[in-house]
Amino acid sequence: MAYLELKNVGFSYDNGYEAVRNINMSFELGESVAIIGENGAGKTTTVKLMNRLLVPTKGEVLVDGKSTKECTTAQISKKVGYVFQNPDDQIFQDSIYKEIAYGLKKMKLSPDEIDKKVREAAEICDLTEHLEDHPYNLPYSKRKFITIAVIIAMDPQVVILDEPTAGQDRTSTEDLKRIINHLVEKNKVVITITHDMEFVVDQFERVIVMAEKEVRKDASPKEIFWDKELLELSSLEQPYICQLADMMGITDVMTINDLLDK
Ligand SMILES: Nc1ncnc2c1ncn2[C@@H]1O[C@H](COP(=O)(O)OP(=O)(O)OP(=O)(O)O)[C@@H](O)[C@H]1O
Repeated sequence: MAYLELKNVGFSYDNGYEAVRNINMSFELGESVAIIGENGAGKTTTVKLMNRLLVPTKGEVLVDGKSTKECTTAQISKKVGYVFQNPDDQIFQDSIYKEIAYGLKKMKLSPDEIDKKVREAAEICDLTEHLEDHPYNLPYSKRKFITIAVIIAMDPQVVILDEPTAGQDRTSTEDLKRIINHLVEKNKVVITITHDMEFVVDQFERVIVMAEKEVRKDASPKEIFWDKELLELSSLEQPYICQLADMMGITDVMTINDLLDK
């Protein structure tokens, strides 16, 4: 059974603007999925519906078999963790240790348990040596990892990352891939919104394309990035390796090795 399921979900903001409609998606434990689509397609609205920051105005979202309408946001956030696009929307403590510990304290864990979880999450996110630092002493790219550590420490079954590679260099992007692999190995669902097509190809086996408030396609990277009609209609570009192959008149290539084999 899917751990997280969106069934015919629609959502309109208070001003009446319909941001998403007729969304159907389901996610099994242990899978990592990218959600892509042009600005305003409805990606962030969709993931906020997953962790009950928003409640559907049509249809329902089921987490572990239960509708989010029947739960509180605090109950859902223990199961579905959302790392905001901008870390500065999330960070408010004066040390990284306190920032990671904050949610754990709210969960009423013992000081020893809190300490253990803070240190484990910091280790995974390569922050151990910075635990006593003020978050704003670290650059923006590193602050993103603080917010990831906050969510990892709370150990939800679903981790949602909103634009994790934005503002990151190659080394940090490799760190992100390592963290996602770690979470998947621990049987978590990792859902990542991204505009970084190279990252999608390198990291994900399943990709959901959203456009104009709806899901356009849910398939493998190869099925997505060689569907030129879909890309055109969704204002998306092929990753560089596909563009290169295309210029050479070769199709269905996803990696440099695929290209060399043709
Ligand atoms: N609080 C709000 N009130 C009204 N409309 C909103 C609100 N938040 C978002 N919207 C609108 O809903 C639509 C979908 O926004 P959303 O942030 O879900 O898109 P997105 O695909 O994540 O875009 P991006 O890639 O730019 O982050 C946009 O047109 C946006 O302006």
